[in-house]
Amino acid sequence: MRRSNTPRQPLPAPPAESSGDSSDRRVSRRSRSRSRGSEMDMVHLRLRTLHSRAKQKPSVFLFASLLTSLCLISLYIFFVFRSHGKPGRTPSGERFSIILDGGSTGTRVHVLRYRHGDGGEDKAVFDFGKEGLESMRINPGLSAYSEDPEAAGRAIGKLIEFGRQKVPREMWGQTEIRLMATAGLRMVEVRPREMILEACRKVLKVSGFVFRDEWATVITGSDEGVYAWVVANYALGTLGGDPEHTTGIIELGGASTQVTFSSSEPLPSEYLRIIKFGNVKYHLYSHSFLHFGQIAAFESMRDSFLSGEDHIAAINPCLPKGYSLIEQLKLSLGVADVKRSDMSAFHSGGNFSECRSAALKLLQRGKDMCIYEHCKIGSIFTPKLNGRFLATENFFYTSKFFGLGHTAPLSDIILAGERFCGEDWSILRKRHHSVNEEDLLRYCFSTAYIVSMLHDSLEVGLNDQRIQFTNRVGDTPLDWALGAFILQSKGGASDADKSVWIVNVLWEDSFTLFLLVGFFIICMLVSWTISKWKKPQLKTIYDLQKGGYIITRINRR
Ligand SMILES: Nc1nc2c(ncn2[C@@H]2O[C@H](COP(=O)(O)OP(=O)(O)OP(=O)(O)O)[C@@H](O)[C@H]2O)c(=O)[nH]1
Ligand SMILES: [Ca+2]
Repeated sequence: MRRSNTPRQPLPAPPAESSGDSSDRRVSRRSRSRSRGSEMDMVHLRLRTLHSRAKQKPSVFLFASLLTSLCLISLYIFFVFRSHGKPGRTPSGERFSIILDGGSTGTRVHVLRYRHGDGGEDKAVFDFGKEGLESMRINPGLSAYSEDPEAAGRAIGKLIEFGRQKVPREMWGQTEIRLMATAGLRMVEVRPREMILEACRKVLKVSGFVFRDEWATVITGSDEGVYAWVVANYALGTLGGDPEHTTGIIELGGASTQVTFSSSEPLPSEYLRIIKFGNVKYHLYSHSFLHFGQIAAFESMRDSFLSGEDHIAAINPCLPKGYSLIEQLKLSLGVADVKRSDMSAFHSGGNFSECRSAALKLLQRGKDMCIYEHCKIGSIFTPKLNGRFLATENFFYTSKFFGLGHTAPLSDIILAGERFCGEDWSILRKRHHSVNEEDLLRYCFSTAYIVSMLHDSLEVGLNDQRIQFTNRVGDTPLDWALGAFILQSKGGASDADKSVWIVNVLWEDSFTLFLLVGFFIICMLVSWTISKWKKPQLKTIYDLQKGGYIITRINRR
């Protein structure tokens, strides 16, 4: 039992005194009670001060647990960011960027490695050769997931994993990742298209790279053409130079065809793209002919023959002689079994010039709705193709299959097509047994389609050698995604992007973070309870005889 003049608990009122004689006692009692009253006030005042001081001294437990938990959380955040890499650069100053190209036949990931020019100038230096670019492709394209959009997110997960293997972990925080889809998704209904993009955004958000929702989009065909033009002229060294010396690009994709070149003709605004590179402005004609990619055109022509809508007898001249139409009907009409009698109406003609006229018919569809001085393809304005062109994708694959030189004139393609279309399908399959059968089946059509597009529609001369069939310039693949990257990297990752990255990283490691915060709260609660429990319950008694307080601890039951 401790005696002290400094009581801790609020005072129990001292027991009332026994009464003495009345009057004097009353006077003295009043004076006494007045003095006692002030004495009691003093005591209360002291006690309040003491208590308030007592409150100010949190329990040691509380303080210790607060400190421990804060240290734990900051250590965690430090290691998380360290493992994801602080925004910065590798020792050699190289940086990375990732672009996913969502095409109609497949999705590719391009991991680009680059560095900023020496001497601090802001121009990025790209090396699109083996060192600077690594790519991977998955099939089918995103448009194949219209029925199951979530599967699209899972599909690109493989591409993201490829990116994680190629980018050093400490650089993830500085590496932007974008998904740019093209004609395949352009042809999908808005709702499934948005669901596919949303499924991809969910996966990209937690990739560990810098990502913003608006970086997963369907780009316009015109952008696709401009980007291809940029990478072509970057690789040729003409980007930033005289517009007259630049080279046009014409890409025959799966679902769409792009035409982009610098034109001195006055251009309707809907076809005009002005881009500035360095201090040079380029007035480009750029258009993407949707549904006029090679596969889309081949399928629409085949279906029109099968439905007999365009031709008296459905003789498809674009299919090699003897090609089994039973397979074709099953393929295109989903017809389970074809009766022998139906066969008489369909046979494959294998005739290059008829196929060329059928292809021209396809390219001229909608011409009657042309609102411009002249429309070369459908109702689309296209100025005269001036200067040199690079013809990529299916232009290149077709010329390569027939062993034609890069600058082979269109007359050579006519000769190759006439021979191939007239061959019997069984001989062709034997001769080209290692070639993918779907590709093999389309070569008759593609020779005729290329000639009807470039010569019959876009007026390129049959012996003109301005057109180069290629998919690369030197080490640089002519992939529009690289052109998109060149234009974007002039901007570089902004600080805002880094904060987006921090959120992403925490979000990705959020489970651990929640565990830690939970741990912190539990610590606080436990220490608060302990401190309450440990605090001695004291009882203070005022000893009237001795004029002092006696403080005693109450033992817990
Ligand atoms: N013959 C042949 N064709 C190929 C080969 N590789 C790709 N292709 C075709 O070339 C075209 C590729 O162009 P891309 O632009 O990559 O096609 P995509 O991006 O999937 O389709 P788009 O959305 O229209 O651009 C597709 O039609 C493919 O079918 C090949 O090795 N041989
Ligand atoms: Ca493409």
